[in-house]
Amino acid sequence: MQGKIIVFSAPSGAGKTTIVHRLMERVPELSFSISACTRDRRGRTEANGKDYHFISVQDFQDKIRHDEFVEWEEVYEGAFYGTLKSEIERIWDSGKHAILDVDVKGGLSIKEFYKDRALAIFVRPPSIEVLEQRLQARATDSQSSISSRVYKANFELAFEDRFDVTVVNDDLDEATDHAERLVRQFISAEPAIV
Ligand SMILES: Nc1nc2c(ncn2[C@@H]2O[C@H](COP(=O)(O)OP(=O)(O)O)[C@@H](O)[C@H]2O)c(=O)[nH]1
Ligand SMILES: Nc1ncnc2c1ncn2[C@@H]1O[C@H](COP(=O)(O)OP(=O)(O)O)[C@@H](O)[C@H]1O
Repeated sequence: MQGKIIVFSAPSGAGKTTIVHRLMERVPELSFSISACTRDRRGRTEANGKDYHFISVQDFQDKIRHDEFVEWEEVYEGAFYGTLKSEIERIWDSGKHAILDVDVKGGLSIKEFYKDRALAIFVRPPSIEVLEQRLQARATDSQSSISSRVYKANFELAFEDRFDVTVVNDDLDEATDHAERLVRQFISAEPAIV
């Protein structure tokens, strides 16, 4: 089997992590690509090696130097995130397709790198106001972090039309059903020529 990549990108708070987690439960052919990142682990809700490989800035820079990333970004000031080539290989070697949750620039880089082997899905919130409410309700970020995420979202929404397809995340069940249909269609299509 030739492995594929499905990448979900969206402004922070749009709901991509929630949708990706739900898809993982519904589509057993998928395996989550665990990114490397340098931000602090959210103690109670995140596990090292499950949500992210939490590493130091020094380790991250070493990996950049050794060309270990498909792409990487300083997503927030001082917080680096990157997709490891070794993760994608590990997933394909296990006979699965990789599913990724990355920021908007990263999603476009991955599409450019893997071309037709990748499906790039943009998750759009119903509005900026709803996005902010979701970040407030999630209660994982400081007020200033929420403000910078909302500010950044205004720019990120402009990149939607560069993605293969959009899923609007208003009603979560409908958005998950839509995403599932897209993913199943993509992974059952003829292998991509790369
Ligand atoms: N470019 C890139 N972005 C990533 C990667 N992994 C995660 N991200 C993005 O980094 C952003 C910050 O993630 P996180 O700290 O978990 O916060 P959240 O968006 O509020 O859930 C999110 O938009 C993620 O999609 C990666 O490997 N590369
Ligand atoms: N359709 C939805 N309706 C209401 N709340 C949602 C919906 N989708 C996600 N959420 C909630 O919004 C918050 C942000 O979602 P999350 O998946 O963490 O976003 P992202 O990964 O894009 O930053 C979470 O608390 C999540 O439970």
